Amino acid sequence: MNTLLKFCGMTSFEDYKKAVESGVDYIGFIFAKSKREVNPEVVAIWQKRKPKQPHQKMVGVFVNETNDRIVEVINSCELQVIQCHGTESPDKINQLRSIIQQEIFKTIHHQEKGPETLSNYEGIIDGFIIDTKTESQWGGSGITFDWESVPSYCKEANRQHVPCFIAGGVNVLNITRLLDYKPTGIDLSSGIETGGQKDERKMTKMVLTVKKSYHAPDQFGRFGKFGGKYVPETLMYALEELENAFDRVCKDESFFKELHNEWACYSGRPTPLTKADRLSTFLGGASIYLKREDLNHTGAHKINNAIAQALLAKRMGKEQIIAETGAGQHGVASATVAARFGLKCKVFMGEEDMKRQELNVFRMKLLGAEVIPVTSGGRTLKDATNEAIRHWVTHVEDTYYLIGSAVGPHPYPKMVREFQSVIGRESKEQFLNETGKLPDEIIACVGGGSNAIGMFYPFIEDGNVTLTGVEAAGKGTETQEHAATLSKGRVGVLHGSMSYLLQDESGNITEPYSISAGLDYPGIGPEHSHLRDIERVSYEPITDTEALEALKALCHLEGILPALESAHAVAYAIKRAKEMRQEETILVCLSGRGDKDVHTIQREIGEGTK
Ligand SMILES: O=C(O)c1ccccc1N[C@@H]1O[C@H](COP(=O)(O)O)[C@@H](O)[C@H]1O
Repeated sequence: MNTLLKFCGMTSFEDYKKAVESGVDYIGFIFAKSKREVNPEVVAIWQKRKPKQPHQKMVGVFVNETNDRIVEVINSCELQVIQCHGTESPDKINQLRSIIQQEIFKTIHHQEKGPETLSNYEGIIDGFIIDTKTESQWGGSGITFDWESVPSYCKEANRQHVPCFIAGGVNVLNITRLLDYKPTGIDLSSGIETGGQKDERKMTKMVLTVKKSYHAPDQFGRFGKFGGKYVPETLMYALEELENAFDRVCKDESFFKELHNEWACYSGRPTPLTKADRLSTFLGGASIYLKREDLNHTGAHKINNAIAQALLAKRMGKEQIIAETGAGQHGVASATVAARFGLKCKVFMGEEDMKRQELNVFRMKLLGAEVIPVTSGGRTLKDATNEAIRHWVTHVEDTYYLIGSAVGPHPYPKMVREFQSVIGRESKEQFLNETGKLPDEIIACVGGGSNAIGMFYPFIEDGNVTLTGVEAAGKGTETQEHAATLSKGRVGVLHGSMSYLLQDESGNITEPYSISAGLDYPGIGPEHSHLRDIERVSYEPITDTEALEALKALCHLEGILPALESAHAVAYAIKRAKEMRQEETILVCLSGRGDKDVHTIQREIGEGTK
């Protein structure tokens, strides 16, 4: 069922713009006595500045207004629907109908005989709004009525073949309860406000909950207020060129044919779904399933995106790729695809990380890449990324910057999400085939967030599936040594986009810490910040110690050595499984294998392998 949604009571251009961008079906303006009353000439200016989307309808709300005034307002601004929100009689509606072309909605204020009142308007209106009437307000009161009567109202409206919008006190907390009564439409005003202003987060959450549709980023690469393009002028052209090339390949079947062939024949996709039987039995709660990205060529999900972007670089005629790397995994994936597709490859890597990941440095060189040591700042991933961007600015003509996570300026977060979503799409199909239903909860670790967004994205509109991202709490979020960006960060700009970041009081980026080099990043992909703010995904911290315990459990009980990154997701799944019932299920994205981490693990736990 496509439930119609109306946002009412826009009082500023910003409110109106947010409503248009949310994609809501109806946008209402109050032309009656109210704190939300607006001037039609002002509304006309907003509508000129920001035209509505084609499917959207503009609604003018009136209370016992004269027909002359309604016509005057219709002549001043664009309205497709007139909402009569007072005690307008069927005769009055008939008169209005004879002089205007617009659709007419009639508000019925809920009362005991309410559903019967609807029949008085049969054949003369185009929709009903059912609202709460208080002594002092005709509408916009924020007060609900007894929703037990919603089915009777909707039944009568359905019989008349017109929609029935339920209004009065609907908000983000009670919306799911209202949806249980299956209304044909929902209308709200105060429930999408915070401090008297329309709240973008509440609007987005409402659209996602009601319409089950998620649209982000917008044309500017914004996920709500996050994302965007904060780059020097010299890179704007390169990003536009990239965006155009990406849009072109998205419509090009031959690109996806080639990509799927590489994923299958070179990387080993589809990766399996493994039921962790012994671990689940040991925990005694929900059944845990693992999506085995660790079985990809080069040992992690990173290769999904690296193959896709390298193919894109080739189509753009670029001869060289550059990449940044922290733990070395993305560096190895980039060097691998460069070798596979005959591209030159430079990998920027902090000197500190080069020491910690000596073996990966050797691997990259063996694959023919040049590894460039970065000596600025803390000499880790953040500094390597800065250096890669600096290099790109002066070599945009022949160089493709292959970003390894769902971070950076638009279109990278969107593009990486698209290429990593193969994880979630495959998982959905495999899980349905194996269990006949979707998982109750999906868990993935987040550093920059590419494996997590790839896993979550195909499930975002499946409201019954709980999505949980796990960030690195290092030595504890109460210490300074962690990488828990969403638990502890503040909004800022880093590496070309706006997101939550770890910063000190003066806004300087602070050095993150995690036992796992792949989660050791002070920012996070902008889409995760947005999904956290609209409360579609929750993010939980897991410490080094908890991750190591989980890693040992998976080794002992399933014979799988996960990457330290993925062990964070496993640790949270272990916590959750114990709290859940045996018939419930958890899907974990096992993003990579732990061979690269053996030295670190040995150093941390010594011989204490039990
Ligand atoms: O919102 C108002 O101020 C208003 C004033 C006069 C008539 C109708 C008004 N709003 C309508 O009230 C409901 C939404 O109410 P709520 O804030 O969500 O409880 C909706 O129909 C608006 O059109």
